Amino acid sequence: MKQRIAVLGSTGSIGKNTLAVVREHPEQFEVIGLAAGSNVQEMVRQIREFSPRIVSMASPEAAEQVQREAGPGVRVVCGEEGVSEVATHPEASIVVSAIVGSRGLRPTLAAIRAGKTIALANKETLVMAGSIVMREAEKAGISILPVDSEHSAIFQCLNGERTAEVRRLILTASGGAFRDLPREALGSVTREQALTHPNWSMGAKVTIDSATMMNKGLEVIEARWLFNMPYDRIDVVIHPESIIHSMVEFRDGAVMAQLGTPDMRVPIQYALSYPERLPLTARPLDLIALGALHFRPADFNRYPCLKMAYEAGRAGGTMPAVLNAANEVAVERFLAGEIPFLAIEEVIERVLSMHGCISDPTLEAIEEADRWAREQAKACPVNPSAV
Ligand SMILES: NC(=O)C1=CN([C@@H]2O[C@H](COP(=O)(O)OP(=O)(O)OC[C@H]3O[C@@H](n4cnc5c(N)ncnc54)[C@H](OP(=O)(O)O)[C@@H]3O)[C@@H](O)[C@H]2O)C=CC1
Ligand SMILES: CC(=O)[C@@H](O)[C@H](O)COP(=O)(O)O
Ligand SMILES: [Mn+2]
Repeated sequence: MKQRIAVLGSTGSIGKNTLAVVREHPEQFEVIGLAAGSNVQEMVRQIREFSPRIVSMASPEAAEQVQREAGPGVRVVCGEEGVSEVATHPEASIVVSAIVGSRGLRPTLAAIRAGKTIALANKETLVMAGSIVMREAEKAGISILPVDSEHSAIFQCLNGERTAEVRRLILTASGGAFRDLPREALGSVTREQALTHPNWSMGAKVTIDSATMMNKGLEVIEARWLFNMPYDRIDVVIHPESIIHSMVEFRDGAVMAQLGTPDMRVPIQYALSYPERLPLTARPLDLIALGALHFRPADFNRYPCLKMAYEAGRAGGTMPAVLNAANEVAVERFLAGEIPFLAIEEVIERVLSMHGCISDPTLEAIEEADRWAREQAKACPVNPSAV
């Protein structure tokens, strides 16, 4: 039987890669629903190619335009409720959660509660509310299959092994756009430079997160929840080539690694077809051409965002949601040209320092902390020449 898919964030980088996987295996996959923000033209194109039953756009205006251009054959809804309607559509069996940022949390939870398998790209969901999300997933008896390349790699390395036998998880980090620059050079880097990832083509927000190393910090928290692993058994190593996507060290010293050319279709397809593997027209890994793989430490002094993420993760409660919200706003402010690159970490640090952490929060308390952190981060003054 075909895997029936709903894609949340279908017009983005992960969304398009997901549809590329579907295109390659029309006999295996069928698109039931699509949700996106404001990219009307891309959505209309996707409707024509994949004939979903239901589509959601962020605003009523965008939804009306899509309905007008796509015709009456598809039901077009909008807003937060619209995304959740796509995520819980009775005909969908798996939901690809790939909206960027905290907006991904509610529809992912709705899909979990509706009993859907989750192919999770939206790491913010677990950063904000890992405890609640994993509890709900257990209650609903559904699987959360990682799409994030590092977590997919770890999932593949674990391959049924017991967590008790794992000594540590080793997440690899490319080092991002500025991996070869000293910290002193970061004061004057531009938006365009920060948006140039050395190995991956991704959306703007995650690309900036890679440059600050916050992406790896968010991924550490994501790994803590996905694999039920304490923070002192999750390490990060810089691996500039992004060929080893992550590793697992077992208690006997054996290390399993998953390798491949950087291509997000691989982890996406693995999640969609799990536990089967399907063929894929991905560029094969040529180890001889590569010649060597390199590793270096992820220094907390060079990458304060990584340090803050470990600290927020260890503090728990509402702290990771505050870290995430402050980061989202700081990245938006940087992308808008309002603050310099190094002010991203400054904003996050200030907002974290002002937060009175609530332990074991409800979903509503997490969302309130998210709102509070956004307000603080928007209003936070920055030192324009901070290094
Ligand atoms: N890109 C990658 O390779 C990887 C990404 N991830 C994670 O996956 C997630 C998506 O990343 P990526 O694909 O790069 O991001 P993009 O910015 O490329 O895409 C974001 C998607 O979210 C949609 N969106 C934005 N706002 C709304 C809204 N209000 N309602 C519904 N949809 C909305 C966008 O729609 P529109 O464009 O129409 O406005 C778009 O489809 C992030 O959490 C990221 O960290 C994880 C690993 C790798
Ligand atoms: C492709 C993917 O999973 C991204 O999250 C990627 O990990 C970004 O690379 P770095 O954060 O290692 O630069
Ligand atoms: Mn990743």
